[in-house]
Amino acid sequence: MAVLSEEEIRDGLGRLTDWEWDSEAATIRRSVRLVGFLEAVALVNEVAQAAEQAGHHPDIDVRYDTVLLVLSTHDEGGVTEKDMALAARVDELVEGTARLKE
Ligand SMILES: C[C@H](O)[C@H](O)[C@H]1CNC2=NC(N)=NC(=O)C2=N1
Repeated sequence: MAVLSEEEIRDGLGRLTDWEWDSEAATIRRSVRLVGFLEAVALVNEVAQAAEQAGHHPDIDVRYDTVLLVLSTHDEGGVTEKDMALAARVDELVEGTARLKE
């Protein structure tokens, strides 16, 4: 799967929620704050299920109530449609949680 151009990435981010492009790292990232640590871990579990289904896996960093998700396609060295698709799925999962920190 081909690496997306800067324009394609910006376009794709416009259809996602709160994802940022890190051009230096060639990744996209979203940080989500929940009401506490267990809620953060629960979200990680939901993302893990979706990732296994997709056969595509984000880098995940949990710091107390905050989950940082970073996506790239390692095999391609950049952002591809696989990352955009998993990011959209993550957005659905985040949307569905009542445990977000407002
Ligand atoms: C064989 C298997 O599909 C690959 O190793 C997958 C697994 N999950 C992956 N996840 C991510 N984020 N990037 C990859 O390149 C990748 N490769």
